[in-house]
Amino acid sequence: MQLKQLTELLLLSRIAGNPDTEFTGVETDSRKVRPGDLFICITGHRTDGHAYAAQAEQQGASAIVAEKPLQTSLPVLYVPDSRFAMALIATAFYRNPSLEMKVIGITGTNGKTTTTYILEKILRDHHFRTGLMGTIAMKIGDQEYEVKNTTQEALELQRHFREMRNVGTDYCVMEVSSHALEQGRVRGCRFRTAIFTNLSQDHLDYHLTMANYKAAKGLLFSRMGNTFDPAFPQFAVLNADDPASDTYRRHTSAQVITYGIDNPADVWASDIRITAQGTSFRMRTFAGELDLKLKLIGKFSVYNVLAASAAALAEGVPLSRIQSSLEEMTGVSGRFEAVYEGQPFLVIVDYAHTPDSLENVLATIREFAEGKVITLFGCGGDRDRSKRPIMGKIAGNYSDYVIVTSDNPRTEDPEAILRDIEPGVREAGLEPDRYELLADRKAAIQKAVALASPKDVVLIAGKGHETYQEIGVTRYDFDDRLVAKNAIRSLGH
Ligand SMILES: CC(=O)N[C@H]1[C@@H](OP(=O)(O)OP(=O)(O)OC[C@H]2O[C@@H](n3ccc(=O)[nH]c3=O)[C@H](O)[C@@H]2O)O[C@H](CO)[C@@H](O)[C@@H]1O[C@H](C)C(=O)N[C@@H](C)C(=O)N[C@H](CCC(=O)O)C(=O)O
Ligand SMILES: Nc1ncnc2c1ncn2[C@@H]1O[C@H](COP(=O)(O)OP(=O)(O)OP(=O)(O)O)[C@@H](O)[C@H]1O
Ligand SMILES: N[C@H](CCC[C@H](N)C(=O)O)C(=O)O
Ligand SMILES: [Mg+2]
Repeated sequence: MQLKQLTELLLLSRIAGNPDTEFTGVETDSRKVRPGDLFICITGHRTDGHAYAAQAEQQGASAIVAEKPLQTSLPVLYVPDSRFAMALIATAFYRNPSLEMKVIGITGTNGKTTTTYILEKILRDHHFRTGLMGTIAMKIGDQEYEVKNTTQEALELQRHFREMRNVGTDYCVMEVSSHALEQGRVRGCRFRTAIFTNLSQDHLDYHLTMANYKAAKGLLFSRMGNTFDPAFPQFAVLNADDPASDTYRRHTSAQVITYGIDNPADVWASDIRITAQGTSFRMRTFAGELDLKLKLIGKFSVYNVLAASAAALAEGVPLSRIQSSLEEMTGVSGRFEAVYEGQPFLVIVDYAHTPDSLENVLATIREFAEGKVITLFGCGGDRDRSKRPIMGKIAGNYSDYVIVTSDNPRTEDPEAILRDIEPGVREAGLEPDRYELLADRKAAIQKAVALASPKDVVLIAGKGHETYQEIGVTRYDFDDRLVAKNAIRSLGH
């Protein structure tokens, strides 16, 4: 591609240098620049990409995109907004791959990853070729890749969409985080369907207010369906039990399909029964009704199943196929995952790291727990601090014993995070004989299983599938499931 082709795309851009300059790749990280690349300088939250233009030049970049004046001998395309330009350039460079498939985006505070996996399974079982992007991993064809972010930057996103198309992907099911929407990571991406799971408190460190956070999620819906293409209907799948859906419904031109439990909806669940083994319920849909027996556990799982089913029905997947896929589904890594080493009590590892998810998981456990409920959790450092005492109170309200421990403390003092959580536990009425603060997560897990008696339930919350713990700026190997297994074994069960 030539630099001058970009000026045709970006009205207010201006070239300093040779407009015929060719580039053969696009990169935003100077460390990854290869000869011939176009390096785009992004003004970031931690550092400024403009400071790395010289490194990009040394590594053989052929041209640069910048939003601030630069001293360089390379040709520069000056643009008003580098991030915006990056999304547009990436989309053009990879030849608009989202137009060649059906991308289904899932947003909401909790349940995105789980809903993504459920929907991907339904579509794959129906013989569509699927790709997936989200917190745990990215899947392209049969290959699975590690990811840094839940939703990738526009440049990586477009590159990976193209790779998906290269292996014939029909559907990409992806999580769309509020950070991604706010930063425009999905600009240039055409969605077939947007799914909303729910809205509750999280990420106030970034969005500052719930109104901003709600508005960020709303961008997924407001950017959809504004032109009607009969060959490409677009759908917004909204949670009828979450008040934010009213706003999103008004902001989208896509066809709305609702799902819910407490309010009437197009895809609706009733007669829900929850046990430690699974959940059964009746699902009524615009395409018929069925009775489901799931291995997934909890009312929150029913919501995820309804959302995925609504999106699958919109794609014409028959109900009978949806039923078999759902009933086979065993669960998602680190989401309500049981750890069993022959012990006479239950140990559950779950990714609940928000007040709402912790409450849902604990309410579910309370539905079937026959013995005590022992909860171990913490809160991530360098993240929303205001959720800490709230989560402490929830843990206190639902548990017989609480161990407050470290999650990923990152650059914060681990003990200080624990002290932020403690007032919530106290507010729930727990005295020091019913809770403790123990920053070392491994010791805390050992303590939690040692305290358990037959029929008790131990919940290890917050880190789910994560295989590391981030302390300071270092990531140490750490997997709640392995640590719990070893702890149970050492008890001699
Ligand atoms: C606050 C935030 O969202 N930061 C994201 C953002 O980073 P940034 O733009 O601020 O980048 P920066 O580190 O300041 O660097 C600026 C520029 O300099 C470049 N650079 C930097 C160093 C260098 O040596 N050379 C160089 O060229 C960088 O490549 C970048 O282009 O853009 C990066 C690329 O997309 C992201 O990886 C990064 O996510 C960080 C790691 C992060 O922790 N993000 C979290 C908060 C997040 O986004 N979470 C959501 C999920 C939340 C949820 O679902 O619960 C997510 O989608 O992952
Ligand atoms: N529909 C739901 N409503 C409320 N809580 C849920 C729901 N689904 C899952 N959860 C809880 O939230 C936790 C995280 O679920 P999941 O990973 O699917 O969410 P996510 O939205 O992808 O999270 P993240 O923002 O970290 O990517 C689960 O371990 C469970 O405790
Ligand atoms: N996507 C979420 C994950 C949080 C997981 C939790 N274990 C933590 O580290 O806070 C975030 O980046 O805020
Ligand atoms: Mg996720």
